[in-house]
Amino acid sequence: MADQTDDGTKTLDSSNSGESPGVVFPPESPEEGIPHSSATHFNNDLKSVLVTSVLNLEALDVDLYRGTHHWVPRTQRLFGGQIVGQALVAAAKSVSDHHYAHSLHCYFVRAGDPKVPVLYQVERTRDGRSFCVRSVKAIQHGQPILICQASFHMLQESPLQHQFTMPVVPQPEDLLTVEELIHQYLSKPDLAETARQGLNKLLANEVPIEIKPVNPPHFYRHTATQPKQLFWVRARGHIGEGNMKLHCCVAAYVSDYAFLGTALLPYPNYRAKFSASLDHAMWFHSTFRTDEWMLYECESPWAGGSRGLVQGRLWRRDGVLAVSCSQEGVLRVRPATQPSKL
Ligand SMILES: CC(C)(COP(=O)(O)OP(=O)(O)OC[C@H]1O[C@@H](n2cnc3c(N)ncnc32)[C@H](O)[C@@H]1OP(=O)(O)O)[C@@H](O)C(=O)NCCC(=O)NCCSC(=O)CC(=O)O
Repeated sequence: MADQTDDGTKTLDSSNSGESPGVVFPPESPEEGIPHSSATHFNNDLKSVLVTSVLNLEALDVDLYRGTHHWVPRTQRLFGGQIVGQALVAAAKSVSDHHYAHSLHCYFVRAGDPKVPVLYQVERTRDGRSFCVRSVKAIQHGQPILICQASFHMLQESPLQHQFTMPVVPQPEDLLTVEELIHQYLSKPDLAETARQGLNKLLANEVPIEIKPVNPPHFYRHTATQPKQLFWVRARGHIGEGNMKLHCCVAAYVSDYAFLGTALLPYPNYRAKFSASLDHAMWFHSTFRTDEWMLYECESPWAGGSRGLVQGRLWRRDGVLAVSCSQEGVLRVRPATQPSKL
């Protein structure tokens, strides 16, 4: 039988499936470790819903915007990447076309309520000759749910230039999407009915991101791995080149997806009963297109005290380091053998 854990992860009694019992079901929200992609009916020729809807804020007044939701995780708490992406859209509207986001630092201070829109209030903290700093408060029910500082810079050439080297991995054309991996599982004749139902629910999930894991996820995870994961990722649908501000906002959305789950990979014997990102920081290094495949390299150098730290690098497929990310999240767990209180 399927059993939903405290934070939305599913455990399965797979005694009829030929798999190990008590295993973890693939995550259905960004809170858990294995990334997955969404419904197969998305048409990649269409404009990305991230552009037409999620990041398309309504202007209410000077420096005041309203954002709505497209996809809400099963936790019924707003997706952190959506709030960061929308906050960056709001901040970017108040700077000139010559200023590009180079970094942002955010705290998620309250859970976002999916039943109401989010207001974004921008404060023009400083306008300098080359840098502009903005402070954005995301508000629901009169209270901040996110505070974000974003900084913008004019392009400035420099002889100082270096970067790490991109990991050597299979190209996205040689890998399967998460939906394709799920379909492979669904074709197994000995798959338990509950597992089949759970996998079908995952296929119906409309996350506007497409993912190809480099090391395909264990849909029945029962081995500890290093706290590292690599996956190719891109926005679903067309965005087009030219609007670097927009691609930074889409990268903010994408970068929070499955990120914190990296810290759970060494602990298959524990289930997250509460996990959420606490803060999120990003540094934008070069131009990139989020509607083209980018390699997301995620690792967790530390976990302790019911928190975990994750660091990530988004690479252009030509090897250029495009974005660096860092996040700490709260990770409250229980032994996998202990039943959920829900
Ligand atoms: C992290 C916070 C809950 C703050 O934690 P606090 O512990 O201070 O909050 P709180 O006191 O209201 O308690 C919240 C719940 O935790 C329980 N709780 C509190 N302290 C505890 C402790 N020491 N041990 C065990 N449980 C504890 C409370 O009983 C309550 O459960 P109960 O409610 O059962 O009574 C809050 O800052 C927050 O919600 N921030 C927003 C996080 C977020 O939404 N991030 C973006 C989404 S995550 C995402 O998108 C990406 C990702 O996660 O990967």
